[in-house]
Amino acid sequence: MSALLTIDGLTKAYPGVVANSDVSMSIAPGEVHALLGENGAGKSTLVKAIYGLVRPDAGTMTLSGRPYAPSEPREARAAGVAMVFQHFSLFEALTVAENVGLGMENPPRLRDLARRIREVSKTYGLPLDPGRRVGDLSAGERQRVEIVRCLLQDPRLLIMDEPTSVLTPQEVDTLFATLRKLAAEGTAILYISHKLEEIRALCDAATILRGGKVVGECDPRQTSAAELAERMVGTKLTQPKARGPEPDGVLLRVKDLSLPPASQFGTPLREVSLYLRAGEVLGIGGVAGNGQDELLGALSGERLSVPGSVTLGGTDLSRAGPTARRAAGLLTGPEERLGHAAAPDMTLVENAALTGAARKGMLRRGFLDWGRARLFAQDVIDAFDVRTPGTHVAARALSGGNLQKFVIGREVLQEPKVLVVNQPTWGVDAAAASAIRQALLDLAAGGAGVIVISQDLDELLQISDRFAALNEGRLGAPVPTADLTVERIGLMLGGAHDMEVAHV
Ligand SMILES: Nc1ncnc2c1ncn2[C@@H]1O[C@H](COP(=O)(O)OP(=O)(O)OP(=O)(O)O)[C@@H](O)[C@H]1O
Repeated sequence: MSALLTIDGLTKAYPGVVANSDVSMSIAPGEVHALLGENGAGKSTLVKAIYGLVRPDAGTMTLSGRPYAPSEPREARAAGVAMVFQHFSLFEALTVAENVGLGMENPPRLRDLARRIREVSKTYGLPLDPGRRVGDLSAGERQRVEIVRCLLQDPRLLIMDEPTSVLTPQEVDTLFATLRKLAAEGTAILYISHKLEEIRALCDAATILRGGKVVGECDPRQTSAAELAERMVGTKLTQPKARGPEPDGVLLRVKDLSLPPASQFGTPLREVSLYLRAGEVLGIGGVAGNGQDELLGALSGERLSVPGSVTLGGTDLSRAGPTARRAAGLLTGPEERLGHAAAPDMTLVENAALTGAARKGMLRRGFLDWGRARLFAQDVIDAFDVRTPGTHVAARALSGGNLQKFVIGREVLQEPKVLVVNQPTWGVDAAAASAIRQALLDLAAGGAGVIVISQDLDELLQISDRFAALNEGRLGAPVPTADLTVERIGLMLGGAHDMEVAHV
C-alpha cells in the first residue's frame, strides 16, 4: 500500500543537542505505527515537526503523495493531521465545549458542539460532560477532552503522545477499541508510548529512535517487550531489587480525614485513615478523579484539615501549611509536572530552590544562596540522569520524562521522612521508570515512609508493601501486596472495600 506520510532525512537541532538527525520513516493508511525511544530520544520533536509546531532544519515530508511542510498546526489540521499532546493545552477557566471550540476553524454554535461532543464521547466510550469547567477535571478527564477534540476533526493521521498514561486499564481497552476502529476505517495512527506491552497489543509497526536517530524498525507483535526496551536504550535493563528488613514504627498517621471538595466538581475525601511505617511503601491505586489530587493536597498542606487528622512522628500537622510540613520532613510530588510540580518558565536552579530552599540550607538571613541552589540542581541532574544542557535551562525545555526525573529527584535528595508522590513515572521511559522506582525503594530502605499514588497497577504491585484503593474519596483497607491478585484489585478499585476487608 502506498504511504500516507513519508519523512525523508528530517533533522532538527536545538542549542547543544540534535533532537532529530536524518530521520526517515513512512506510515501507511490504516497503520498503527509506534514511535519508540527513551526519554529525550527525539520522539516529541519528530511529531511536532509533523504537526507544524517545529520547523525542521533539513529534510522533506510527503503526505498522500504531495509535498508537506506545515508551518503551523492549523495547516497540519487542514491537511488531516491531528494530535493529542502529552501536556494538555487547555484553558482551565473555560468549559470542555468552549475549549474544543477554540481548537476549531469554524466552530459550530456551542449547543451544537456540546451535542457532537456527547455523541463522539459516547461512541468512543470516553465519558465527558461538555458543560464542565476544565479546571475542575482530573488529568484523565482532561486527556479525554484532547482525544475527543481530535476525533471531531476526522483526521487521516492521528498522532498520540502517550495517550494512556492517565487512563485506567478499562479506559485503555476502550481507547484501543476506538483506535482499532479508526485504523480499520483507514486512519493512520502514530503512537508514542513507553508502555511496551501496550505497543505490542496495539501497533503493527514501530520505528525506534535513539539519540535523535532511527536505530531500527520492527513489528512489535513479533518482538518481546524486553527486546524492544533494549533496542531503545542500547543496553540491558535492570529490575528493581527486593528490599531488606521488615518495616516497623509508624511515621505518618492520617485519621478520619474528611474534606469537602475543593471545587464544585471536585471529589470530597471521606474519613480517610491510614498509617505509614518507616521503611515501607504504601501504594494507593484508583481511577483518576476519585480523590487522588485531594489526598495529595491534604498531605502537602495545600489544604488544611481538622486537628489530629494528619500527624507525623506524633506531631500534629493538620493545620500546618506546605512550608512547615516540608520543614518537618513531609514532602510531596504532585501529578501535574508543568505548573504544579515545576514552574515552566523558571530555570532548573529556580525550580530546585522552589521546594528545596529550606531543607538544603539555601537560605542565608532571608536571602537565597544561588550558588547552593545551583549545586543542588546539578546534584539532582547527576543523580537522576536528567538529560539537559545545564541547570540554566527552563523547566519547559526538558522532555516530559526528563522533567519528571528532575521533580522526583529534587524531593528524594531532600531526604524526606515521608514522601508522597502522585503518578511518579507518568510519561517516563522504561529505563527511567525503573530508576525512579528504585530510588523510591532505596528511600524506604533508608528508613523513610513512601506513599505512591498511581494508576499504574503493575508499578504499585512491583514496589508497594501494602496496597489500598481510593474510590469516590474513600480509602479502602490496605492489603499486603503479596496477597493480591488482579481480580481482587479489580474488586477493590470498583469500591468493594468491605468485601476485601472480609477476605483479609
Ligand atoms: N524547545 C527546546 N529547546 C531546547 N531543547 C529542546 C527543546 N525541545 C526538546 N529539546 C531537547 O531535544 C531532545 C529531544 O527531546 P524530545 O522532547 O523530542 O524527546 P522525547 O523522545 O519526546 O522524550 P520524552 O519521552 O522524555 O518526552 C532532548 O534532549 C530535549 O532536551
